[in-house]
Amino acid sequence: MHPTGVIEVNGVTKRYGTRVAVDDLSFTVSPGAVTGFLGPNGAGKSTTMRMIVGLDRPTAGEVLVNGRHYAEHAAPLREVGALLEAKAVHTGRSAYHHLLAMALTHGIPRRRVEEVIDLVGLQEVARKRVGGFSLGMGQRLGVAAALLGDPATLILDEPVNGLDPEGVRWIRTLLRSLAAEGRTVFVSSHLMSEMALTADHLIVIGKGRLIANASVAEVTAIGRSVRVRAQEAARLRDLLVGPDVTVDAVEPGVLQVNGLDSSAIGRVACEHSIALDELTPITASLEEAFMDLTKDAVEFREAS
Ligand SMILES: Nc1ncnc2c1ncn2[C@@H]1O[C@H](COP(=O)(O)OP(=O)(O)OP(=O)(O)O)[C@@H](O)[C@H]1O
Repeated sequence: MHPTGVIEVNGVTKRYGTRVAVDDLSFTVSPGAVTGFLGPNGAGKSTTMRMIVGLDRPTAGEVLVNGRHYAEHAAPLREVGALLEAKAVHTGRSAYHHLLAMALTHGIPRRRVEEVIDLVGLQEVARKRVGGFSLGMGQRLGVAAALLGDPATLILDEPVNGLDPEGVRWIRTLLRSLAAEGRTVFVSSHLMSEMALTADHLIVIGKGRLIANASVAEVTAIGRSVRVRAQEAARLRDLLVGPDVTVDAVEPGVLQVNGLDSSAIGRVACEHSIALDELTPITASLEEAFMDLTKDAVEFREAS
């Protein structure tokens, strides 16, 4: 039976000298779902993932997997499988021998090596030297290594990097089936559109801080607004504005409303006898919703 596999990040800060890579970050990743870890470049995703698997030590706070620090697990590969940045693999070895060496040093049976090679689709090239592998084949090998110990928790840093469209579909299906088996699947990306197709839940960070911790549906709803056209736009605007509602006058007689749906706007207009000429829900693209969320947290901007 798999242990529960829950990941807890509790008030974690990581400083490199004076640079704060992760800033008082807290969240929990639950089993049975794919949790996407999103943020612009430099947001602190890789640093957080390295701390989960004990490759980096938090300056403050703690990271627990199954209630313990990674290093305290008797057989870490069997509890947590990780694909971190494209790792340097001994290039003269074949994929099979690379995985076999890992298996033998961790008490994992030889037949599991064959199993994971099949699972990631590397059968044809398993006996070839890893040095000749494409980036995509290297990623598949990294996923095979992460799965070797049949762990309850999987942590994958940008696994779609270097994969072709067929490879991207493959990893999406694989992650979903691993989650359906009850495992914890925590996967980072800087692409909202990819995560929206793969993940159930999203943790969004920027500049090392938590920006959102919500379902995919909730995050994508952030970008929704309604376009309203009315002769009495100014009067309607005053009636609609509220603590959670913003109204922008985008052109004379046209408002863009965030925080109310079209039926709520229609009711307010009706109650005050304001005739509407247009009432159009607008759904921003996922990338727009993401940009909107992280706009204040992008570390590097191109000089204008
Ligand atoms: N070993 C290190 N020494 C100094 N600074 C570091 C180190 N590792 C990361 N950083 C800095 O910490 C911040 C967070 O980096 P991190 O790699 O965790 O971000 P990321 O969200 O994974 O970004 P990317 O998608 O570009 O990999 C960056 O500003 C980075 O320059």
